[in-house]
Amino acid sequence: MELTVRGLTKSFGRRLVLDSLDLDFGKGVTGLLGRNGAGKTTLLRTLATTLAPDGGQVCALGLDPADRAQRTELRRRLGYLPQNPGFYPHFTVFELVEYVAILKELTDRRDRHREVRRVLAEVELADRAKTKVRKLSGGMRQRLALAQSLLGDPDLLILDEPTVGLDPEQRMRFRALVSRLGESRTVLLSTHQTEDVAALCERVVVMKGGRSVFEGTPGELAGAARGQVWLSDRAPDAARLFWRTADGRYRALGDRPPGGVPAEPGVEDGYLLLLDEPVEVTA
Ligand SMILES: Nc1ncnc2c1ncn2[C@@H]1O[C@H](COP(=O)(O)OP(=O)(O)OP(=O)(O)O)[C@@H](O)[C@H]1O
Repeated sequence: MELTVRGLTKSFGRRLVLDSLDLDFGKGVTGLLGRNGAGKTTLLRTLATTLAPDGGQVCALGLDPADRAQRTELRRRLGYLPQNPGFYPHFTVFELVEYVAILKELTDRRDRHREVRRVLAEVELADRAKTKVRKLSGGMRQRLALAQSLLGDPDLLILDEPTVGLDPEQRMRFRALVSRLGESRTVLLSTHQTEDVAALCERVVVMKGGRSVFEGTPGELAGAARGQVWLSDRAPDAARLFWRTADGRYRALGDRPPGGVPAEPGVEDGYLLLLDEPVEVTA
């Protein structure tokens, strides 16, 4: 395993945010799902070595981040896209990525510039190299954040909500890039987009209250909802969750509503059922 987590615990004040978490991640792309506050960012920050846990062990790329020398080595080999990257607004796109490259110890100027140009090209920002960060759109900033995480071709990529703010075309390009990266690396990304998980991730982990409540493939998460997804012409009342779809029928999760016919489950269905939140949405 490229990354193992055992008994990972973290509290903020009296709030237990990671509750003795055990996880294993191999090569490929793993998606992390969970509602707001489930602990996803806290887990990713811990794995990116920007936050020290209160207890438990992490082993990433064979390295123990609790050991100072191994932590430094791990930092050289990981790329991290934080949830709210703090950008210097007066830097240009090139300057900002170069700044991170300097922090990542890319000391040879020519090699560094080549690497900055490479990662900007990866996220299609090469033509914006001279633009000030403050003039970028939200989606461009997100791509800039992604670019800096790719510096040095890291073996472990940790991406916190990387698709926020991307338009559909950019999201597709992002998926293509990340799935290519995942062929030979470990990529861990958190998201609220179940479509991204279905389209991109080989594995999915669902977190709830600082614990993992599901680990498997997106197909297995969808499959867990089989027999609990229904289409019906009338608004159901017995089902735990339902919404009106574009064709006027109701899609219901949970017990079979009157007149309900079974529907093919998706990742989102499996996820919602796992969280087991009673909601009623009209779309
Ligand atoms: N530095 C901090 N100080 C105090 N509380 C914190 C801190 N960081 C996170 N928390 C709390 O820990 C809990 C988990 O937060 P975390 O950001 O890990 O969740 P998340 O699953 O990433 O949520 P979201 O989907 O909203 O990003 C939340 O209740 C949050 O308020």
